[in-house]
Order: sequence, then structure tokens, then C-alpha cells
Amino acid sequence: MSSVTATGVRMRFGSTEVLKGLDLRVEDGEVMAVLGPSGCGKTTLLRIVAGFLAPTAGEIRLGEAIVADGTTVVPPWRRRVGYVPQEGALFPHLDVRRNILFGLPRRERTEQRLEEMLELAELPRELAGAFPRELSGGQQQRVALARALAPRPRVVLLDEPFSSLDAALRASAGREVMAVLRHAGSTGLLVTHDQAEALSLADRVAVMDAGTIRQVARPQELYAAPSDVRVGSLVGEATVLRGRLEGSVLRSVLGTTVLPAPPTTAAGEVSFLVRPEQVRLVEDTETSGMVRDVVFHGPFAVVRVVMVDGTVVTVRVAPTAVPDRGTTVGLHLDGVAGVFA
Ligand SMILES: Nc1ncnc2c1ncn2[C@@H]1O[C@H](COP(=O)(O)OP(=O)(O)OP(=O)(O)O)[C@@H](O)[C@H]1O
Repeated sequence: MSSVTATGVRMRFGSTEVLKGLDLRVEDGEVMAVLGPSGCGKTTLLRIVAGFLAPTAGEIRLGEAIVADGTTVVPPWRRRVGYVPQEGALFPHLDVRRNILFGLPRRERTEQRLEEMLELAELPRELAGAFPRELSGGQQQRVALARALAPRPRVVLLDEPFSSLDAALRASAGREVMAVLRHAGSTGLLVTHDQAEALSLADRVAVMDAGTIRQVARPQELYAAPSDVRVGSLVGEATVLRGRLEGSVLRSVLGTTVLPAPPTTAAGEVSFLVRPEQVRLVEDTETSGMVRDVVFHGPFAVVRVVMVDGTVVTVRVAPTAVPDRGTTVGLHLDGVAGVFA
């Protein structure tokens, strides 16, 4: 296994610079998710790490070995990197056995290796002769992962591997695939634009936007304390508000809130970020607004409230306490996810 280090990586397609001096380090044995909006350059980064593209500038290391810089480009087959692509991952005309053993030298295409991989991916032995069209979406993804892991890669790259699965299957396939990666002790780099997937599956999440990495942190830390407003909005739902901060007292359209400690990052006129679960609907308060819409999710509902100044605040409420549209509700702020200058 091996770490992955990208340093100052730039990639230009014609006149467009897609990666703009990107730095990222994935530790040995760690699963890192790269989370970012569509078109921010995630797939380009994976293809550079895999060796399908040579960066315009910068350096890629796998462990200590430089595999790409201004002069060196080690070809993909010499990098020992497994790749699980977005869609059409399996060869449709090959059965599971031949899909899994595909990347191995002929002498290593043994029944023993096949069985090891089926066991690792928790696939029943009977599926060895099945064709991809006969498998569920989740099973197909596990076969794709088994195929990527069979040649004992140093690093496994996963490009939105669950995006073609339906929502219920996506969550379970994600958990299963991560369990296989961890069991194999593989270093994993998972690219996704789905924040729930990134937060729930990875050891750490790198938030990417417009060709650079904006923050790398553990999921809880990233959600609770994003480094700026943009990161906070890319990771989970958030309302951005303006307020006035004096010491630890924050005044805004949501009233006066005393923060647990005075933020060191900002004072005076500030922007701050509020998660839907940090706002409570209360009966008696001077900070009221009108319910604009309600989306019921089963275990909770999301209510959007328009304040007097036109600000729209998103609030998460219990399924038993859902207000009607058009009613006036009071809001109480319990905490913030970040205060910024
Ligand atoms: N081979 C190429 N030639 C020209 N432009 C390219 C090429 N590959 C990617 N691009 C452009 O680079 C940008 C980033 O693409 P990339 O696929 O890396 O983004 P992404 O973050 O993976 O997006 P998505 O989540 O939609 O897959 C896009 O604007 C894309 O059109």
C-alpha cells in the first residue's frame, strides 16, 4: 500500500486551466473522499493519479516514488493503481471470473486468486460464472472493486462508483465497498459530488472547488467547522447570514446569540453559517418569520422560513412538529457552524 501526494498540480485543456496548483496528500491505508461540484476537476485529478493524463505542471508521488512531474510520466500499468470507473465498469461479454482476473498476468489467473477476491468482496462462489447483466447494481460494483484489487494495487481510485445506483442501494453498496477496501488495507481515493456519501464513507474529506482543494478534514470536523462560507455550503445544508459580533455575542435577524467562546477569526460585521438543526422553532420570541415551504422526509422535515428582512432560514424539525405553510413561527438559534470576516 502507499500514500498519494499531489503537489502543485496544474492541468490545462486548451485555454482552460482545470487544476490550478492542487495540493493533496492521502495517507497510507486511508480512504479519502474528494468532494466537489460537477466540473470542478475531480475526474481529471483521478486520471492524473492513475496515469491516463500527464499534468501540465506539478508532481504526483505514490509512496516515495515520483510517477509524474515535468519530465517523468510513469505509464498507468507500471503504477500499480486500481481504478473503479463511473459507469460501465465491467466487461459485459465476460463472466465474473474473467472480469475479476482480467488485469492479472496469465500465470496469476488462478482459481485460488479468484476465490480470494470473491471472498474479500463477499460475493458467493456461485456468481463466478454469471455475466454482469445477471447481477444487481451493488454486486456489479463489488465485482468492479474485486477486479481493481486483484492485481494488489498500491492505491485504489474510485470515480463516483455509486452514482448509477438508486438511493437505497447506493448507501449499502457504499458501506460494503468501503468495508472491502478497509479489509484489504488499501489506500483509497473516492471522488464524489454527493456530500452524504463523502461524509459517511471516508476517513477524511477533501473539498475541491474550481481546480483547488479548499479544506481537508475529518467528516465531523468539516461539517461542524468549515474553513469558509463556500466550503460550509458545499458540505451539508447551510444558511449564510450577516450579523454583528462583539466578543462572543452575535446579533442578527435571528436575535442575540451568545457563542460558547469568542471566535478568533472575525469580529464586527460578520457572515455566519447555520446548519438546519441549529435553529429551533419556538413560540414566544421577537425573531419571527413566515413558513414559506415544508419538505417532509419521514424521520424529519425541512422548513424554510422567510424573515422580516427577506432572509430565508432553513430549519430541521421533528416529524411531529411540522408547521403549516404561511404560518408565523419564532426562531431560536442554538449555535453556529462558523463565523467569518
Ligand atoms: N480531455 C478533455 N479535454 C478538454 N476538456 C476536458 C477534458 N477532460 C475534462 N475537461 C474539462 O475539465 C473540466 C473538469 O472536468 P472533470 O471531469 O475533471 O470534472 P468533475 O469534477 O469530475 O465533474 P463531474 O462530477 O461532472 O464528473 C470540465 O469543464 C471538462 O469539460
